[in-house]
Amino acid sequence: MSVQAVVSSSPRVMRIAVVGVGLVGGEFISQLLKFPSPNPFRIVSLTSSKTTLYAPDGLPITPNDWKQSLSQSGLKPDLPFLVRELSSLVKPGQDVVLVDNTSSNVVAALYPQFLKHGVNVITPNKKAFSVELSLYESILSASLESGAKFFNEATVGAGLPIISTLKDLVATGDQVLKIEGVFSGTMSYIFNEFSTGQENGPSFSSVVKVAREKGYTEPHPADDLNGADVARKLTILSRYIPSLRSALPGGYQSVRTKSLVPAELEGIDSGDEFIRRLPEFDAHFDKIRADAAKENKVLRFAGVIDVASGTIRADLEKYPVTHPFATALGGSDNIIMFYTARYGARPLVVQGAGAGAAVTAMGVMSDLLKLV
Ligand SMILES: NC(=O)C1=CN([C@@H]2O[C@H](COP(=O)(O)OP(=O)(O)OC[C@H]3O[C@@H](n4cnc5c(N)ncnc54)[C@H](OP(=O)(O)O)[C@@H]3O)[C@@H](O)[C@H]2O)C=CC1
Ligand SMILES: N[C@@H](CC=O)C(=O)O
Ligand code: NA
Repeated sequence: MSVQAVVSSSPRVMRIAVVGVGLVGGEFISQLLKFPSPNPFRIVSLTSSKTTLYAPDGLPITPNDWKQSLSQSGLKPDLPFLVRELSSLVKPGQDVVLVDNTSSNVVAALYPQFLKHGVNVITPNKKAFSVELSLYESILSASLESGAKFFNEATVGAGLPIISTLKDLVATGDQVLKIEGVFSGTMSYIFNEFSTGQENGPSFSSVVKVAREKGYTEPHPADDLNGADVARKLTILSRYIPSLRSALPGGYQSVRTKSLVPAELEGIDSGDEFIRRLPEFDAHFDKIRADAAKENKVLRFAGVIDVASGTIRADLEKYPVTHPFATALGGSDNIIMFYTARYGARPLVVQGAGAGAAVTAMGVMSDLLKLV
């Protein structure tokens, strides 16, 4: 059945408020406005960190003019107003969705309020699901209370079906033994380019700069290089595994990770300044690349959740040049291997681009279609 067929059999209109209109948000808005006719989606609000627009029956915007309309709105963002207004739109037969395309803790902390009032939440923002367990539990209970749904597929592996696969494995009674792989599109791109088994190659700082230009990094690239982004993803996944659900009550900061951020650059708030100073440390990365190459190995940043031992960790590892992490990955590829009782020694593997605006927005869009 085509997407169009699903939509034509379902004439319900869905009202959508989009908070965060950057790389992912902008691409998502574009995919939404270009959705095949009859388009069931009405964008009722757009919000950046500086301005907002709101019209309960849908904003009169097109793919060509929404940016200008938003920048000229003259209205300041007001999240409590958005909670109240969206809640008032929820009625039987009228679905309302908050799509959070920010990386903001402030927006994430409001999910329980939206959900409690019946507003569905869809997001690629990892924050709510990777900090203290108490916020995650409030999200679950608010969703149960009102019946509003939340989906977060794009928080791990962007558009790749990672969370849905894990949920299906658990829900059908399989026993997850281990999840292992390369979970960061940025780290994957960096090391696929930087470490190919040769002693020499492009400088570390130059590949980090390109990863940022391609839209793979977090708003601040240090959040990728310090291992926090991978730690957040491992936290999110571990909470779907029953025996590990409460393993990280304080969140991602308890995950053992390797930081690649030079001590001298820690605490630099500006991403631009961070990128400008990174070349000062290229010699250090040249040496670890050359050391690996002398052993006929490449560098890859990998993570693991080992259920039996309760180990959840990520590190920069060396792999033989013949290993699949060396031969099968390219670009921003993630590779995630699910070892389970049913799949035995040969894991269920999901692989593909794990970062970038188009694939991430597709993950958000696919969550929206789950609601339709
Ligand atoms: N890029 C990728 O490949 C992937 C990204 N993600 C996640 O998607 C999210 C967005 O990433 P990306 O688009 O790259 O980031 P950007 O920095 O490009 O966009 C972030 C947007 O959020 C807005 N924003 C920040 N804080 C607030 C706030 N308090 N209220 C309203 N708006 C706010 C910013 O506003 P302004 O424009 O005014 O600055 C900006 O529009 C992040 O959570 C990221 O982790 C997930 C998977 C992959
Ligand atoms: N910065 C992240 C984006 C997706 O989550 C990554 O590089 O994987
Ligand atoms: Na995903």
